Amino acid sequence: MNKIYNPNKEDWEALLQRPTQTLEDIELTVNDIFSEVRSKGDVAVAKYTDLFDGIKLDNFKVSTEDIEVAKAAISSNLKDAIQLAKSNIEKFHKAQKTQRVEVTTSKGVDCWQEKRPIQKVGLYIPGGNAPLFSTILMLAIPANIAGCKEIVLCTPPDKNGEINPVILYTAALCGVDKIFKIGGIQAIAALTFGTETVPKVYKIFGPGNQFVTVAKQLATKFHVAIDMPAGPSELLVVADDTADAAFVASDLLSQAEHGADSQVILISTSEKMIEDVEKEIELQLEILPRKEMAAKSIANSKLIYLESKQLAMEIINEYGPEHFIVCTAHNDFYVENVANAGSVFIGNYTPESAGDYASGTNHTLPTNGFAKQYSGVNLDSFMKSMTFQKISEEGIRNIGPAIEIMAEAEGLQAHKNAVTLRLNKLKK
Ligand SMILES: NC(=O)c1ccc[n+]([C@@H]2O[C@H](COP(=O)([O-])OP(=O)(O)OC[C@H]3O[C@@H](n4cnc5c(N)ncnc54)[C@H](O)[C@@H]3O)[C@@H](O)[C@H]2O)c1
Ligand SMILES: N[C@H](CO)Cc1c[nH]c[nH+]1
Ligand SMILES: [Zn+2]
Repeated sequence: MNKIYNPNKEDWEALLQRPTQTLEDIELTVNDIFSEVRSKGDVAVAKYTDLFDGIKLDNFKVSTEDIEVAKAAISSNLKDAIQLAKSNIEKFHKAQKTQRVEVTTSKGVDCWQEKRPIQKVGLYIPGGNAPLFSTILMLAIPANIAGCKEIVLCTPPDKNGEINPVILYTAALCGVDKIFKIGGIQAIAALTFGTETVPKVYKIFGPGNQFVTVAKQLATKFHVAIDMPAGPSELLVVADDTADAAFVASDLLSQAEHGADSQVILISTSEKMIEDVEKEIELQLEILPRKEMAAKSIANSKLIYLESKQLAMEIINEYGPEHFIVCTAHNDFYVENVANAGSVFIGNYTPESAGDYASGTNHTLPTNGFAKQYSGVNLDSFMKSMTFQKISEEGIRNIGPAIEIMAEAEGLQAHKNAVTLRLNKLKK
């Protein structure tokens, strides 16, 4: 592993580079697939499904029978676990509902703001190297609470053209029945433009690998919104001597096993903790079934020693991790001063996996430093704020003259007239 001691600030940017490809690297591929899906629809989707997923499909829609078969294949243990997670995610996201905001700004001028659901949403559920059915809970639950009318789900097929039964079971449990066996760039293209079988949506949600993430970013050029760039998983842990090295190593490995392009970082003010965590990673990695993938990610990852908590905080905010675990004697300091992170996990008994599955928070989070400007998925992601206003005769008398003066000053006579005509009528 890369161990770095007291790096100079001018080296931080290079040190904090993510190991993923970016928009510039993948843009041309995405543009080609987008224009083909836009002009040829399902035929192009089938071509790229064959190319990238290795399966020829002439029907992408999952049937009701497939869903029924899947339901019967899930153990009751797993169903119970999913139910517990569902209940916590529902509780946390329902609590995010807000009241209408209503203000009389001037006498006779009533303004209010209300939230309305986005009517058509597309959910991308990753399935390349693991069937992330937990992501369905993270997206479909808030979509339902928000009241979205049309919910469409895309997820990649396996080499036999099948979808993992747990994905189908969880989708059905969350009331999603428009499920398409399409993954990667071609799925994002289908949701953006619509095809003969896949409906076009207004907003696309969900995490994915670097191809999916760049495709989502480029989809915004075509009148579709996205939740945020939610690419290869990341974790940054800050730990001092009060942390448990085995716990820290297990957390770092939990995100490293997502893929070779995931990145995990340990920041510590204790040289001993860095040594101990390194040893623990070696031990725990050895027995992981996804050892090869995790090892590649670990090779890109870093153990960084900094001499003060202030410097540690500065580098953490510079990095803007997707997930941030705090296990130190000064947890309050880090929690109060963190400016850039997707989701924060506090204390020795708060593993990141809890947020991935069952604590109730959302696991669809900004990666690649986008935590500096984006929030993770939440109830508001599925809604728009709309404003309303109702002005009485008294109200227009109160604010009309100011509007006339401002419109005149902008040289917009028609704007002024819209008020003047009304004021004149009230004078009669
Ligand atoms: N940020 C988050 O909130 C979050 C949450 C969950 C998962 N993740 C991340 O999601 C990712 C899931 O990745 P995955 O690969 O397992 O599944 P995926 O569904 O995101 O991607 C699989 C698809 O990628 C496409 N693809 C593969 N190689 C390609 C190539 N060379 N060119 C073009 N397209 C190609 C294929 O069409 C395939 O269907 C992981 O990186 C994981 O860390 C992130
Ligand atoms: N850690 C991922 C978010 O970056 C989410 C996930 C789903 N399943 C397991 N983990
Ligand atoms: Zn995870």
